[in-house]
Amino acid sequence: MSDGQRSPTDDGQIVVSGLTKQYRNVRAVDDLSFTVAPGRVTGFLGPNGAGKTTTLRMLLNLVTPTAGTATIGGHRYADLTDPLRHVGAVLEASSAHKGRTGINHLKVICAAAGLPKERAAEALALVGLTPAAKRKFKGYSLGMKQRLGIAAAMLGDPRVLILDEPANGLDPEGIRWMRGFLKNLAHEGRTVLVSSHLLSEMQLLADDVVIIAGGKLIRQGPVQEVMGSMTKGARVRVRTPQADQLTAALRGASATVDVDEQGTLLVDGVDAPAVGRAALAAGVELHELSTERPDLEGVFLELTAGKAGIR
Ligand SMILES: Nc1ncnc2c1ncn2[C@@H]1O[C@H](COP(=O)(O)OP(=O)(O)OP(=O)(O)O)[C@@H](O)[C@H]1O
Repeated sequence: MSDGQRSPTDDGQIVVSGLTKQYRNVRAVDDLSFTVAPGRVTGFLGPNGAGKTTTLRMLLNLVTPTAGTATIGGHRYADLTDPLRHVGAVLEASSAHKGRTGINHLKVICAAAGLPKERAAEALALVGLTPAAKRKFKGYSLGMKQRLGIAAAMLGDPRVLILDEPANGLDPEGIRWMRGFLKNLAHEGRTVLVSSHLLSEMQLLADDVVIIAGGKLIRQGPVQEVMGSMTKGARVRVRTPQADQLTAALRGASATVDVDEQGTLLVDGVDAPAVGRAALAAGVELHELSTERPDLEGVFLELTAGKAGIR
């Protein structure tokens, strides 16, 4: 699709502002604000019941907010004249008429949305399902159903993709494929918002993260920045046969030194080059000197601890 068909203000940015959803006695989403930039994969993270699905459903006009707004390229989803050409969404494993072939399933969607039926074969090719085009949906594996769901989302060549837990139930090969596919969409300049509780996966996939718990924003920013902003930042691992000497030297340089069961020193408060210099100055032999960074899992648990409640 040519960009000429899109409004010039449609940069594909998602803006969530003061978004709130109150169910009878559950505040599923609570005054949530964040932005999602085009050209990047944004991981939308939170423990079970954090409010991720409710937020995505509000973005897509499937749930009415109690308060606040959510816009995509400056427009509410409900105001988009041709939504499938702007936003592709995969909310759960694709469901389709069991006896219908993959290609026919997509053709039906094209017909309903006023898209050219040639898009069906193109979208199937995009997700690598061409060989299974004429197989019936009931014979599709979970991975193939996920791909078909993505193909359906891609029919309108949308600038914005919103996916709720797309890696759920996929095998490692399927997850690797999904990662490459979504990264590629972002490289093309599209906005890709992916919810997940698979933190390790987000570390490999996402450029930015939005972390929520108990319906509230906990943190947002580039993955590296969010990780780097943690109080428990990087620490230095050191192995040396002269542990006591090095510990004394480092404590003199106001570092904090712990020792693990293997006798490895774990140093906080100074970086690896500083540890190396302190060792050299003290004439201490080093067998290992490395920097240990907290992974997203640790960061996430620390950030959301106690905030999730029982939902
Ligand atoms: N239709 C509804 N009526 C009442 N409560 C709801 C409804 N939908 C969601 N909730 C509640 O809102 C909260 C947020 O749910 P939501 O599904 O958005 O979280 P989530 O982060 O997507 O969780 P998960 O990872 O488990 O899917 C939960 O406490 C849930 O029980």
